[in-house]
Amino acid sequence: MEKLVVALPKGRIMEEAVDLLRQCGFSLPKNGDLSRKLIIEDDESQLTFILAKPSDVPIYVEYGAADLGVVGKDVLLEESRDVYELLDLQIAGCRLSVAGIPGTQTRMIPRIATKFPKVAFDYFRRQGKQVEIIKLNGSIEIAPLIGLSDRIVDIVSTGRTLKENGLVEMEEIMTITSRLIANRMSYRMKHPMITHIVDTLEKIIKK
Ligand SMILES: Nc1ncnc2c1ncn2[C@@H]1O[C@H](COP(=O)(O)OP(=O)(O)OP(=O)(O)O)[C@@H](O)[C@H]1O
Ligand SMILES: O=P(O)(O)OC[C@H]1O[C@H](OP(=O)(O)OP(=O)(O)O)[C@H](O)[C@@H]1O
Repeated sequence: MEKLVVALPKGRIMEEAVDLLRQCGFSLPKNGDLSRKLIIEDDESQLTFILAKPSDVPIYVEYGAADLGVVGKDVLLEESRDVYELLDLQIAGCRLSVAGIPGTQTRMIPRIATKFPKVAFDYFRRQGKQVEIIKLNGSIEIAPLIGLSDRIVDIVSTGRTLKENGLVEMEEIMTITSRLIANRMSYRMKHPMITHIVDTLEKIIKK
């Protein structure tokens, strides 16, 4: 039987992704046992799971180090890697939004702090707005509070982080869910196995 490598993102998406894959019949340890081991073999199905940093998943898949991957649409758009997007897994739902301090004006050329510079830049360009993007790596909500930026573009889920920092959501850019992606070559060479996985996942998602 052919072997297949699947890259899973550590962190928020993992629990739901593992749950979905276990429903498909793959043998993955319970989430609590997944914290340290980075490579997991499922001998029965000939699948190898690698646990990667979320933003690295599309890189493993593009280079063919992994045949398949699970990744948030936000990361997929930001990384813009040459991979196939096969399926919306409908897990880890959230949205990408513009937020700021209510009632505040922006500079003539608004400063936008974000972990997603490409997606943010594209969004404002589509609206014909010139902005200055400041790339940060986390705790984005701090930026407007200390005057680093006028607005932020960030993930919102429960809205708690915004609320606790006195910020409000001003525009929703897009809703986000996790996607199944494939390496282009693997998709051709391992087509029967990949379509079988996609079909099985689709049935479970539709339930
Ligand atoms: N509340 C949320 N905040 C951030 N990401 C969320 C949220 N809810 C769902 N997601 C999804 O989970 C992914 C982020 O997962 P996680 O927060 O574990 O990684 P991260 O901290 O962004 O990654 P890294 O370790 O690379 O900094 C996002 O790409 C998004 O698709
Ligand atoms: O709407 P909420 O449910 O509050 O979730 C949104 C928050 O979660 C994420 O941050 P994360 O916890 O990943 O930390 P980070 O700021 O280091 O990215 C995101 O960047 C928001 O700050």
